[in-house]
Amino acid sequence: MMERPRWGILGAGNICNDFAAGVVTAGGSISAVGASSLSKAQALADKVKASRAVGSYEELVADPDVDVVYVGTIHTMHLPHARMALNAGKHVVCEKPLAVNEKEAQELVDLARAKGLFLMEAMWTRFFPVTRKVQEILASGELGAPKSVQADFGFIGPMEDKNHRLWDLNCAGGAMLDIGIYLVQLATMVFGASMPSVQSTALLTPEGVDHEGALSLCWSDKGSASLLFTLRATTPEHAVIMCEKGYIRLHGPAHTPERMTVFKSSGVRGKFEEQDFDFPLPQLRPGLTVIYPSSEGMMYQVLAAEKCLKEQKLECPEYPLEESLTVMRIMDAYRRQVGVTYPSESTCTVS
Ligand SMILES: NC(=O)C1=CN([C@@H]2O[C@H](COP(=O)(O)OP(=O)(O)OC[C@H]3O[C@@H](n4cnc5c(N)ncnc54)[C@H](OP(=O)(O)O)[C@@H]3O)[C@@H](O)[C@H]2O)C=CC1
Ligand SMILES: O=C1OC[C@@H](O)[C@H](O)[C@H]1O
Repeated sequence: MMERPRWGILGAGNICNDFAAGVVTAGGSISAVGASSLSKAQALADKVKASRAVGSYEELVADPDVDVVYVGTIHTMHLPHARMALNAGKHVVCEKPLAVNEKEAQELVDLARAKGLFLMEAMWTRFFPVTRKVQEILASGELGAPKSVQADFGFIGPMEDKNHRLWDLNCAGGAMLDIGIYLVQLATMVFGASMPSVQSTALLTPEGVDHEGALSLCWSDKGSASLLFTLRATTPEHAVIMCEKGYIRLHGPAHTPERMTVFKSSGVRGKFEEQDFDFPLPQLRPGLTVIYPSSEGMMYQVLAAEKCLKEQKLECPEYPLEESLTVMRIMDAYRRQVGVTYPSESTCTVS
């Protein structure tokens, strides 16, 4: 049995910094950082006190001291980099989205299963204590069945940097794959991983990237979700899960939730008993810093992945691969409806 897996960090960009800080904060061990250049890898390795740095992804995945590779590169690189790591016999935790479309994601799932290796999409929201509390309350039935989800996620994208990955079709940029995915996974968490009906609208940049989108999802036997994601407005990032006997409000930022309020119907329409739940973010180990807001919470995901590896699981029960695939299928349907295609996709990849 693997006591603590040894991590390899593939990439040395922003989220790799934050994930590596999460490993260190969780008390884990990083054997190596591998990036497109040795100097980039070395800078991150020094910061998080990794044992070594290597100047190519191939060297990283070949490292015998690496048990599990964290893939933190841009969306279009997830398939080749995760595939490379799996083919080298490493377990993989891959940043969201698992790949650019369902076909690519399925390839990774099939490969991991064929090789008997662990694969998980790094949907870190799932591992926050607030998210776990929401699931506990929904499962208890105290609010009755969930019927509707309303959620938003929006910030002003990096307007000053026209070459940023978020605006670049070649990097599979856009609002849906970057942030809309958090809202979709909230809906599938509540209603399950069967495929809903999908109705979409979006605003596209002249280059064809979705800088705002809205989704209406309907699981005919269960409920519906109304989701807004945007790179052109600052939104509260609230989420509300409405049930038969009350509702749960996830206070913003709901993709990294620290606070929720449960409103239980008092029996009189419009009157509720309220209960707050607070789970403040963990503190980083001294000397570490993170780049994205709330990335202190990355530690929860590291611990969840390590627990799976210790228990020799091949996927994470809190975010199973079938759910990653359904989320991908919903995002594919959205892109088909609003007319967003990435150049990396052949004409038939978005089925
Ligand atoms: N969980 C979360 O909260 C967040 C998740 N993410 C996810 O993390 C991933 C990376 O995002 P982020 O860290 O912000 O991105 P960065 O641009 O900071 O880093 C991406 C890395 O990808 C590699 N890369 C390859 N080609 C390119 C290219 N054309 N442009 C830029 N980078 C390239 C580089 O690797 P190298 O270092 O080897 O040169 C680079 O460091 C995405 O999947 C994103 O969705 C992002 C932000 C927050
Ligand atoms: O995953 C993410 O969450 C936070 C956002 O700021 C970032 O753009 C995105 O990639």
